[in-house]
Amino acid sequence: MTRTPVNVTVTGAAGQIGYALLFRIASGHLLGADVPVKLSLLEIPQGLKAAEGTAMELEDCAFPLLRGIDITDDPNVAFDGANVALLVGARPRTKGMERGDLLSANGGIFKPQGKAINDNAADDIKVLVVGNPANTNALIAQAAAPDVPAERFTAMTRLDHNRAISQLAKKTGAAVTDIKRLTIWGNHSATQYPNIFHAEIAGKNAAEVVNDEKWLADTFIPTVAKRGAAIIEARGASSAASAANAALDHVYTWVNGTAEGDWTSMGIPSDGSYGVPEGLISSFPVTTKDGKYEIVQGLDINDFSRARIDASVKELEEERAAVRELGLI
Ligand SMILES: NC(=O)c1ccc[n+]([C@@H]2O[C@H](COP(=O)([O-])OP(=O)(O)OC[C@H]3O[C@@H](n4cnc5c(N)ncnc54)[C@H](O)[C@@H]3O)[C@@H](O)[C@H]2O)c1
Ligand SMILES: O=C(O)C[C@H](O)C(=O)O
Repeated sequence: MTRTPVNVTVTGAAGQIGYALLFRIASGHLLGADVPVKLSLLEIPQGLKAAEGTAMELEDCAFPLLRGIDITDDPNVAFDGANVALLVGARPRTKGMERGDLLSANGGIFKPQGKAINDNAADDIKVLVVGNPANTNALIAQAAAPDVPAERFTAMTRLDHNRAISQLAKKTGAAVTDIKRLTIWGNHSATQYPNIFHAEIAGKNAAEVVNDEKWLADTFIPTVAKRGAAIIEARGASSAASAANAALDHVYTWVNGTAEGDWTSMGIPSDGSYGVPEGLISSFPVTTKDGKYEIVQGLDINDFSRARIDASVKELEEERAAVRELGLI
């Protein structure tokens, strides 16, 4: 049977994450090894030539699943018929830029893109925002798309989730595949809270296996939360291949489901669960099935976790207040 290709739109296609992402989308790592894709690349005018170069390379791979590539600087064209949208292109923080300036500059990108998704995307559109500040950029795009169900707008904390799994595996000598039910709570920022109290290592409670609250508070949490900055310091550029890998993981899991007995972390509009104010795009533990996700309910949140979740959620509330003030939502 010949499947209809899935339309995948990638913004910031000529950037470093774009370059690490597109070839793997075209080889089946976003949706599955039997799912054909059509790519639509959105760039700003200055990025179009480089995007054309990447498209030439994609063609030169002769990927069996790749059924076409369009390149444009017009969001209405880029999101026309989109089933999956990866919003990667964003305005980076530059020297001397205040948080308000950064939010305002990104509002100029994510508000029109949200509207273009609202007006042009397919009914089943799923959106992942990677560009920082990812949670609040997702909120801006979602607010500009009133006809799209809010839960289709998500922000990426899967990179933090993967980082936390690797750090925990290193500490305990476990295989990464033995680690389940880890959660990133809150914002994709230094306030995020990677929680191992519900996690399992080969079926045993991870916090009990580690049995070292000092390591948890002083090493594990800051290492995961500040890993992005450490990579910028070491590489002279922000994470790209690992970010692209996490974007693929996020969408693949959303579409194809979490494994029995496990969950993942996604930045999603809060329904008020765990005291996170409704509408904030915050990271939660979620299970996924048949292209839908659900927040894992009923977890016992101890005082150590509560304080850290609240701190990250407070930052998200402040970001929401700032973009409201700027008229972006
Ligand atoms: N959520 C996460 O875990 C995570 C991880 C790593 C990086 N990031 C973020 O992802 C973003 C992209 O990172 P990168 O390294 O690829 O950056 P980059 O600067 O290499 O590329 C960004 C690209 O976006 C393009 N762009 C800018 N405005 C655009 C617009 N309005 N429409 C379409 N394209 C536009 C630029 O021309 C550029 O080609 C950054 O905001 C970065 O901070 C997020
Ligand atoms: O781009 C950044 O500021 C860092 C990035 O979000 C990351 O977590 O690697």
